[in-house]
Amino acid sequence: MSPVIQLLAAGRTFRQGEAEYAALLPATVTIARGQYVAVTGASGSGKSTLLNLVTGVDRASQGSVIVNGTALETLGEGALARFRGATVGIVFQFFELIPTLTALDNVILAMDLVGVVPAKGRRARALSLLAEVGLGDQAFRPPGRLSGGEQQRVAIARALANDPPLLVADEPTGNLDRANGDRVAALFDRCVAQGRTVVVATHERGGLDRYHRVLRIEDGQLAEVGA
Ligand SMILES: Nc1ncnc2c1ncn2[C@@H]1O[C@H](COP(=O)(O)OP(=O)(O)OP(=O)(O)O)[C@@H](O)[C@H]1O
Repeated sequence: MSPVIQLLAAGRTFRQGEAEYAALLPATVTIARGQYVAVTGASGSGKSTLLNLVTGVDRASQGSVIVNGTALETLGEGALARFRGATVGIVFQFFELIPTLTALDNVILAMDLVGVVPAKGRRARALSLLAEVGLGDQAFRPPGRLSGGEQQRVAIARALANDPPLLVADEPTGNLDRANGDRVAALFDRCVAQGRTVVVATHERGGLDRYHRVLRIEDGQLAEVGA
C-alpha cells in the first residue's frame, strides 16, 4: 500500500564555516496515500533538500520524518537503506544512468542491489517495465545511444524496478523538450493511477493542473499553494 508521509517540524541546516544555513526551515506537512504532489520553487529554494528527507537519502537536522508510522530518524543506516530499497523509487533530472550498461542492465541492477524481486524474474520484469515506458525495442542500447527523453524513461523503469509505493522525482522534465517532458509526465500520471504516491519537484509554474496538491518553497520556507 502507498505510504503516508508526515513531516513534523522537519528541517535541514548545513554548516558553512562558522555559520549554520537553513536549506529547509522546520516544515510540517502530511502527504496522504496515493496523492500526486508538486513541490515548486526557484532554484536553490530547497526542493531537493525536502525530497532528500522524504526519501531517506538525507536526514533531518531537526523534527521528524515519518513514513507509514516509522520515524526515519530512528533507523540506523542499514535499516534506512532497506527502507529506501523497498519503498522509494527516485528519478533525477539528469537521469543518472550507468553509461557502460544497457538500458536493460540498468533496470536489472536496481533489482540486484535491493533483492526484493526474485533473481530469476528480474530480466523479464525489466523487459516488461521497459516495454511499459515505450522502450521495448531499445532495451539493449546503452544510455549514450538514447535521446534524453528515452533516457529519462529508462530512469523511470529503473525507479519502478522494485515496485515502490512511493515515487519521487527531482525536476524530471527540466532537461527535456516539451514533447518528451509531456511523455514523461504522462508516465507519472499513470503511476498515480496505479495507486502510488508521487512527489515531483519542478521549477515550472505552469502545467500544475495534473497534481492533487502544489507545495511551494521560498528560501527554505514550505507552504501549501493549492489543491
Ligand atoms: N550538502 C549541502 N551543503 C551545503 N549547502 C547545501 C547542501 N545541499 C544544498 N545546500 C544549499 O541549500 C539550498 C537549497 O538547495 P536545494 O538543492 O534543496 O535547492 P533546489 O530548490 O532543489 O534547487 P535546484 O532547483 O537548483 O535543484 C541551496 O542554497 C543550496 O546551496
